[in-house]
Amino acid sequence: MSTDSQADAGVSLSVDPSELLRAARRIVVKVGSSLVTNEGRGLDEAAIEQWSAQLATLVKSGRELIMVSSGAIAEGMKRLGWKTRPKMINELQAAAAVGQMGLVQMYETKLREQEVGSAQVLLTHADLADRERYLNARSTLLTLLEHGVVPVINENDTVVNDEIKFGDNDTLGALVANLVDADLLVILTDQKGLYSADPRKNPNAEFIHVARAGDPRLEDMAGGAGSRVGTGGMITKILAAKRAAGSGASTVIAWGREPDALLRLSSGEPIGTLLIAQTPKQQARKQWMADQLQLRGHVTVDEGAADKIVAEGKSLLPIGMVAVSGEFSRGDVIAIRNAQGQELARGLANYSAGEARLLCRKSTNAVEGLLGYAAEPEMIHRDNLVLRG
Ligand SMILES: Nc1ncnc2c1ncn2[C@@H]1O[C@H](COP(=O)(O)OP(=O)(O)O)[C@@H](O)[C@H]1O
Ligand SMILES: N[C@@H](CCC(=O)OP(=O)(O)O)C(=O)O
Repeated sequence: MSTDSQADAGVSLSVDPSELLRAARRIVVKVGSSLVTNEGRGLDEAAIEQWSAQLATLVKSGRELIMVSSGAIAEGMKRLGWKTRPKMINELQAAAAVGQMGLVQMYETKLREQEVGSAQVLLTHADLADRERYLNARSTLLTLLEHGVVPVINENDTVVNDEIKFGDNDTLGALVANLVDADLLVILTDQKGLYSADPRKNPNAEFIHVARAGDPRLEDMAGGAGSRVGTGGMITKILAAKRAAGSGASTVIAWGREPDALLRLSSGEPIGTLLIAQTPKQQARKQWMADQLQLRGHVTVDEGAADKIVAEGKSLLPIGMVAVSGEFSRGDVIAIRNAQGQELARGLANYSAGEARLLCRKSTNAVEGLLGYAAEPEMIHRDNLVLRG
């Protein structure tokens, strides 16, 4: 890793950091409670306006941006007049419900002033662990991005308890980066980035400019939250970077008050700490697919579809399916086989086995008539498909 005073010769970071930053098209930005709420004093309108203006500029330049914003509990506490953070989970949930109103209202107003649409998305751990809901969340977010809308995401605090919540939005940011195959996760916080020790406790701590995401030495450097309102501290950011790297996304940890941080990062300026993912995106997604639960079934395709999938990297459309085997639900991993029974690919099914049987040999525009609704035109989208062999 590379610090202010020394470059670690044992680590080779094969990528050019500026190039990596400039090339990032799909970016998840996470901002922490202490920044969003001015250390609990109330929503920082000027800061949200600044970030929104930068998000808008980046969207208009053709990039896709997702905001994961904390601050609901801190803002709710302020609105309810609570001076200390309650211990009871139901009170935290109530505060989050109150605060979330103000939070999204502020983002909506600031992004609209920039003529950019926004959408509120509240997620829980269970949503991303459930295969069908995972696919639905992915599909919704990708559709929003396609339309140039900025999703503003927070944890759905109302329905979670201690056992099943993400607990901190750094983890949520990483899971969202995994969900949408983001290129970059930017975690904005109240420090300039990662130091070799908590700078609030150790004034001699050295700044880390760049390192490998997942380097275990980083975990020893990171301590817990330093502020009254933040929850995760640096350790959850380090672990988030490791998780994001699982789908090939690199992570930047930077100071949220750094002027034009998002714009400068996108133009390749190395601000903050860059934690570089070691596995390229495509390969990481293949690994992810390979790690999924056992196959739930398979579809047999005709020669034309087999060709499109294998030679041209296209999606599987219902018209190319000739038979369906097994019982599976939307979101399950299934195999695609040719008429000789050879497995060509694996992917996430957009339709259940029962639905797929009805769709065999049917054109995409017949889907709605046959099922009464249409989720997607493809049986398996090419982004959710990995070739075998
Ligand atoms: N090695 C470290 N480098 C930088 N900050 C650290 C480190 N270890 C612990 N911290 C603390 O983590 C805090 C940021 O985390 P947190 O308070 O959860 O912020 P946020 O609300 O942005 O998630 C910093 O203010 C700092 O005190
Ligand atoms: N959902 C909670 C998130 C709390 C949280 O993780 O905060 P932080 O550690 O500041 O990112 C909220 O909005 O208050």
